[in-house]
Amino acid sequence: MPRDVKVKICGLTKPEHVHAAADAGAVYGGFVFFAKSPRNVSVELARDLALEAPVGLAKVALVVDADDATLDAILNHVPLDMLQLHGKESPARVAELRARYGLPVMKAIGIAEPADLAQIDAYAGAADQLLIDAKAPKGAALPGGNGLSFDWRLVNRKYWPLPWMLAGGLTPDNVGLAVQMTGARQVDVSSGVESAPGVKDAALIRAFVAAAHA
Ligand SMILES: O=C(O)c1ccccc1N[C@@H]1O[C@H](COP(=O)(O)O)[C@@H](O)[C@H]1O
Repeated sequence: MPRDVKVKICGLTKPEHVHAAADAGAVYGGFVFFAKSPRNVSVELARDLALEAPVGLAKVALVVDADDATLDAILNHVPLDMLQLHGKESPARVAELRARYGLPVMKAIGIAEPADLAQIDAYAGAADQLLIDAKAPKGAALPGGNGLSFDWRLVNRKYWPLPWMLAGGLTPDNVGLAVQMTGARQVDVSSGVESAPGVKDAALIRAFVAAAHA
């Protein structure tokens, strides 16, 4: 089975789902540090989950406009492999955090219309990769993790000077088409592998990874 599409399972909160993701063949596992999220984890829980992660599952911390003290508390206690910045972090802030923590940084970019793509170039040289996600609706409590997709034709075969990952409303049923339409080599999912908000489902995780690899 071809495995060239890399999968990230985000919003892990239980050891069994960390293992389900790794066993299924996901290469990234995400921990959400954002109080308003149903997937929010404490530093202590994230540390336990990260220590559970087998070699081969890169551990990603998702933060939203986090301040230095919050980031220090996370990064001093949790063994991590990547930072996902899912707020309004500027290119300068992205570059600053990348230099300070010495970890690869993935910057989320919300997309709803063609004009949203214009901001991407400013992050070349600041971020290591991009997360191309659906823009959250006005007034949404969460800037991501809403199970909403965007018009994939907007990113059809786009060339950007840094690697990118597709996110937003992906499910086991639509990830194959999403990959086909966008040419994404990496995909990220949260809501689409849950039985209820914040409740991951091991069977859905397996189905998602299998569909992405197919
Ligand atoms: O998952 C969350 O709770 C979350 C909270 C705040 C910012 C981002 C969040 N999740 C990220 O959003 C995208 C898409 O999620 P979904 O599959 O549409 O539910 C994904 O990258 C998550 O990492």
